[in-house]
Amino acid sequence: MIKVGIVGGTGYTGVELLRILVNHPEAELSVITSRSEEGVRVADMYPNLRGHTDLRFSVPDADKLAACDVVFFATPHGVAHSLAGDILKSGTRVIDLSADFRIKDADEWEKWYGQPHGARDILPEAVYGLPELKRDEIKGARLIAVPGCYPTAVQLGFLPLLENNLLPEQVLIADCKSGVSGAGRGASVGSLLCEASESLMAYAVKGHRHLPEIRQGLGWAAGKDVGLTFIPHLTPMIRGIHATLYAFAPGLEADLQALYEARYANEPFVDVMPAGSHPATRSVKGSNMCRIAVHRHAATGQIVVLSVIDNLVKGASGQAVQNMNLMFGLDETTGLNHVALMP
Ligand SMILES: NC(=O)C1=CN([C@@H]2O[C@H](COP(=O)(O)OP(=O)(O)OC[C@H]3O[C@@H](n4cnc5c(N)ncnc54)[C@H](OP(=O)(O)O)[C@@H]3O)[C@@H](O)[C@H]2O)C=CC1
Ligand SMILES: CC(=O)N[C@@H](CCC(=O)OP(=O)(O)O)C(=O)O
Repeated sequence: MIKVGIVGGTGYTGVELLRILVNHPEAELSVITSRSEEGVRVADMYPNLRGHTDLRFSVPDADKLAACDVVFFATPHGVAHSLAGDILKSGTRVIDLSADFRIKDADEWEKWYGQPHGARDILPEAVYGLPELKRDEIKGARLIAVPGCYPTAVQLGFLPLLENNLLPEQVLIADCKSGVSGAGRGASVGSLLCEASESLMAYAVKGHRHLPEIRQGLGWAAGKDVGLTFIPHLTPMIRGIHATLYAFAPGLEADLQALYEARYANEPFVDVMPAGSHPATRSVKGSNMCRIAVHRHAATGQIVVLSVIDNLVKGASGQAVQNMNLMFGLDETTGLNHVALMP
């Protein structure tokens, strides 16, 4: 059994990790940390876990974490910077759900995250945990940077076009909508029912911290720099990301449906839907699936790709477990075969 520690067990991605891991046949939950809920039984705080775990929250303790086989960080940015190095020294592997190790250029990271990069020494060995792009590297990794939620939906949507060099020079567009759980469990005015429901708004139009992460991944796929306008919106739903992606390729004759189906034919967590489909976020709610549909706009010929994920599953905790499975030589889908909740 894989002994698992989770730092940040009370947050939304932390409890989602718990929901997935209590039914994972190869994982044994060993440590779950929270500074604010120390001593509280996990199942008292999250009754959906009653009967699944007897663990109590404990404060982060480097020795206890180092005794695990793998430690997940489901914490705000900067926490993994301060703890991951020591945990790795003990031979324990680290899977970080925050953005601490996602951007390879530490100066760029500091610019977007507004704080010093606290772990430049181990950054080079971090592997970007998007299995559809980095599967072989993930298998041998000790330190994984789990992609962000918006970056997962956008990269999976654009990859087939960029990998095949089908797009001429242009600025791509990613128009994205997120559920409110994307902002985490911490209290904030923007997440209040009266602020977030019955309304829809864009934010961070000038530049969102996921922009450099997405451009980095698209650049790897294309083999060159990729221009991107990325606009996130907050929508009145709890879970889900809906990405509408735009690209122009005048004169391109390729059968895009066939291209996408071939690219993702062997991917267990990417579903290319039949031509003409409009995937809904609820078709992936609670599941680790990304559903994609590729269209050509009738009047303009513009390529429009629709990509939906659950931000807490394929956008965070499910993808983190997918990485764990690969790192420990398990079938990639182990413990991740949840069917989405409908309606
Ligand atoms: N929500 C989402 O959809 C996604 C989130 N992420 C990323 O995952 C990470 C967690 O997100 P989310 O679950 O939403 O966050 P939450 O704000 O919901 O939870 C944060 C957790 O971290 C713990 N924590 C906070 N500060 C520290 C600290 N200094 N040391 C140790 N533990 C700490 C908190 O517990 P306590 O304070 O009691 O210790 C809490 O359990 C973030 O980096 C986020 O950006 C990634 C993809 C999607
Ligand atoms: C709705 C909302 O606020 N979303 C968050 C992003 C979601 C997230 O958790 O970002 P990471 O994947 O980088 O951790 C935001 O815009 O900052």
